[in-house]
Amino acid sequence: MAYIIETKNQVMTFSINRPHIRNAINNEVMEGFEELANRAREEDIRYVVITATGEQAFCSGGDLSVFHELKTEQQAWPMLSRMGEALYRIKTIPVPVIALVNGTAVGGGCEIATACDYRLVKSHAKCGFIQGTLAITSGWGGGTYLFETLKHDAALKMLSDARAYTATELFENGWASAIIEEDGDIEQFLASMNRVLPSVHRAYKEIAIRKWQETNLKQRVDQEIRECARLWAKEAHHQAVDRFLNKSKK
Ligand SMILES: CC[C@@H](C(=O)O)C(=O)SCCNC(=O)CCNC(=O)[C@H](O)C(C)(C)COP(=O)(O)OP(=O)(O)OC[C@H]1O[C@@H](n2cnc3c(N)ncnc32)[C@H](O)[C@@H]1OP(=O)(O)O
Repeated sequence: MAYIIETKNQVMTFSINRPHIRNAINNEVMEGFEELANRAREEDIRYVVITATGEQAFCSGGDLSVFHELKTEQQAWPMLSRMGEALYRIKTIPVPVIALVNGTAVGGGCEIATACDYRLVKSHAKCGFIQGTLAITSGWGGGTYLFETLKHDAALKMLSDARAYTATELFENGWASAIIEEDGDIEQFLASMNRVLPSVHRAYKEIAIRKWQETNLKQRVDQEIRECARLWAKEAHHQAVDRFLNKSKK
């Protein structure tokens, strides 16, 4: 299975389970995110945690070996907007959503973590919006979410730098909520959250969701996805992906 969903003590944990390919997202994982978005609304839970199997990677973005087949804007848009829709539904889950960033998060992987309310980042993890090196922008809504999350200049810099930041840099620019060393640190984080009732957490999350609705977050995400699909079709993007896939084969 490319993903695992487990619920324990009212914490629903979603793990991307493709460590051999650095937890890249294929259609099955997207299906998993859609399932998560539904179940988190239907079941009686307090928190959602998104993480991945292994120590090396949280997520390396879209599975380029699969999505490289998409050549035109018309072909890229359905994939980008499907994941964009799933991530928006995850962002608006009515309980706190926590990314446990267990390792490298790049490209779409960084977008997934940015859609969450909190990011607990392992000290060895490096994370970045590297899409610029592929001649595209973020395409799942993560750029829009980053401007909601960081100060304007820090967000613009992180997107334009197109490189992986260290955990320390991520804490300094405000992306990482905390740097953690051990898996057990998440328990401590949740224990501190448990000091207030679930109804209080839900009420605060509703305030954030109302703000996102009133500021047309979804429409802004759709515009980001449109622009990414347009750039996706350019030769510079296809050449950059070819370079990555051919380097991997050597
Ligand atoms: C499509 C949506 C779009 C968006 O909207 O944001 C994106 O996500 S674009 C960004 C796509 N992602 C990338 O460009 C990242 C590609 N991966 C890497 O840069 C590196 O793999 C890594 C994540 C920094 C990890 O490096 P390292 O630990 O040195 O591992 P390897 O590079 O040797 O990878 C191991 C293995 O996994 C394959 N791999 C890794 N990432 C992907 C991926 N995104 N898609 C497909 N395959 C991937 C890599 O090819 C290696 O395979 P083998 O050589 O066969 O072992």
